Amino acid sequence: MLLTIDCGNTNTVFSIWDGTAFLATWRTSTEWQRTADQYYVWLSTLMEFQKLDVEITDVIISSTVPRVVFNLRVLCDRYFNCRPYVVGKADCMLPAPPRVDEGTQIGPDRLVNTAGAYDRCGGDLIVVDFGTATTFDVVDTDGAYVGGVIAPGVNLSLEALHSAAAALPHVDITKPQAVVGTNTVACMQSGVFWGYVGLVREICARIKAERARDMRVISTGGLAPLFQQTEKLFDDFQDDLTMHGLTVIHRFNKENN
Ligand SMILES: Nc1ncnc2c1ncn2[C@@H]1O[C@H](COP(=O)(O)OP(=O)(O)O)[C@@H](O)[C@H]1O
Ligand SMILES: CC(C)(COP(=O)(O)O)[C@@H](O)C(=O)NCCC(=O)O
Ligand SMILES: [K+]
Repeated sequence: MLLTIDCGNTNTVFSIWDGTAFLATWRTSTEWQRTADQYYVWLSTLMEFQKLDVEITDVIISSTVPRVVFNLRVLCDRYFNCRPYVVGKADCMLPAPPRVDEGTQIGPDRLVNTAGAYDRCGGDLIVVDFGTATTFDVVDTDGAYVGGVIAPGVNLSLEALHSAAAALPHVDITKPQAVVGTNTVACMQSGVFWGYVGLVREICARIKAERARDMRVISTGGLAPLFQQTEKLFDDFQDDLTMHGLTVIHRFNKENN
């Protein structure tokens, strides 16, 4: 049984893949201090709770936070008796090598999204991932990652307003009733919501124009459906895209080793 781990700057997601389907998905906050023992107590409790009596034999990790990888490796060694594949490391091959400036450290989540989206949809894609940052990953015709865009995340933008301006409260994102807000919260939500709709539309249009071709836009991340409510920004929403990409990269390494 394969354990896939996607560690973002805010949350870390664990899924169990039986070769055809995900049996379970659990989420915890990302904290580099969390030890292997803590991960295991948490994981085994949830597995027991869901009556999942499975043996984990393989692990693949994508982490945008380099520091957490150490304890995840200890988890694999101590409790699952295996050596994990870590996306971005030399011993973890990618189905299609990225084409970017030499020396660039591409976020592993973006490489994983690329592999997952190409596997499901073929080439010429834009993957929009609403995480701590909002990333746009450009997938070429042959499935290679060829660059993209990094924008401040939705919650990060709201938090930035709150932390920099004394009179601006903490606000959760939601679709505002109108563009013109008649109170502080509505004004902030409008700025971020409609600003984001514009940002996504403009960036996708410019990517397509720059590459002189039509491209399918695939979104992932919990906030994507919120932005799809008003207009069709994305051709498809795939909540499990990153996890799917991890299974694709894992299979590729197993088959080519
Ligand atoms: N369905 C959702 N509704 C509201 N906020 C969400 C939802 N899903 C994720 N978020 C928020 O979006 C931000 C990014 O979360 P996440 O996608 O887990 O980021 P990362 O992958 O960078 O760790 C966080 O602030 C998280 O709380
Ligand atoms: C852009 C990111 C911070 C997004 O991370 P996330 O929001 O998923 O936590 C991450 O992909 C990253 O650290 N990238 C490194 C730089 C790059 O991808 O070019
Ligand atoms: K992410």
